[in-house]
Amino acid sequence: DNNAAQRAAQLRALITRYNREYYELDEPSIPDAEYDRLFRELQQLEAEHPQLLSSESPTQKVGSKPLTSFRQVQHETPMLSLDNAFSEDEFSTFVERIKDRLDSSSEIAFCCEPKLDGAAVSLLYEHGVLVRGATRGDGQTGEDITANVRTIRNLALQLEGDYPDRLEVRGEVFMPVKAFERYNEQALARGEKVFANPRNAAAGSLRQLDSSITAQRPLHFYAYGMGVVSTGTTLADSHYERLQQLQSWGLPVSDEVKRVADGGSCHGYYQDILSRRDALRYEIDGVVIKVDSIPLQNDLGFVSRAPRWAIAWKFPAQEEITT
Ligand SMILES: NC(=O)n1nc(-c2ccco2)nc1N
Repeated sequence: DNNAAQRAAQLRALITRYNREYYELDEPSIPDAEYDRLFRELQQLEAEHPQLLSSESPTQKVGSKPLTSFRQVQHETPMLSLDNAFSEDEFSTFVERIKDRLDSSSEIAFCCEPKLDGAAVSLLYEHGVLVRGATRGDGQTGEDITANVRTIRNLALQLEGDYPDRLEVRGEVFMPVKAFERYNEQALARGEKVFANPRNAAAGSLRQLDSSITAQRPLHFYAYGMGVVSTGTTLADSHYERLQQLQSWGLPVSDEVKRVADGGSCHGYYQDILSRRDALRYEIDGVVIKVDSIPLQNDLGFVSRAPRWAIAWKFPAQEEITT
């Protein structure tokens, strides 16, 4: 409505002025906490009134003054950690336990995914616009990294197709191996900090208070699930088909995701991905095997913070190549 538009225009002008002061003078005219408050007020206004969102807004521009702390985000449904299997036997036990609990003698379909070794994030889209990004944090409370997730190279800022009014996407932010090696070479040449591995590089880049630094980092994202979705949206009752729905709305999903008819076929998937591990563009530390049926997932539920319906089947640690 009109006074929201007026307030947004006023905030854009103020923040633009403070950005210029920050980059040109070294004594900004307002305290950091005041700048943070104004910046977040504008972010909130734009989230509530997407028609106010313009690519010219300082919330969209990378060159905004860094925040001094992250705001907290309460995840509406917890972001889960995964139980691990380290051997074929442990994986088979996982499958048997599921069959026992579901008291089902019939075969159970599984969705098999590479286990990306990056940083888990939650992305919130409202009316198809990316309005918030958050880290996993402790599963319940994460950090608001909205300005940073906007800089992810392959991420849609605007959804397409018949997306829900409100959609939370969960997935992994990662730095592709080649980009990681290139980044480290340049950082070394500049005498700057190098990262030990792509996972640290992704997590460290996402938790920058200055999003213009994040924007210089080659980050990618693959979706692997949904969080809250507005009611009235027709979602498939298969996890694999939900990932296809996310793709149809413009969100990136790994092309290594496969659906298999039974637990026995997961072994073949594990061996196939393990055999091609070094040829993948991104680092993985195993595969994630999920019961494909959403109703069965709901029947199985979670144990404290890990789902009973999914397991991370880890690869042996790669022997470190000492350079
Ligand atoms: N790291 C990763 O690639 N993950 N993590 C999950 C996950 C975590 C909790 C539920 O699903 N799925 C995939 N592909």
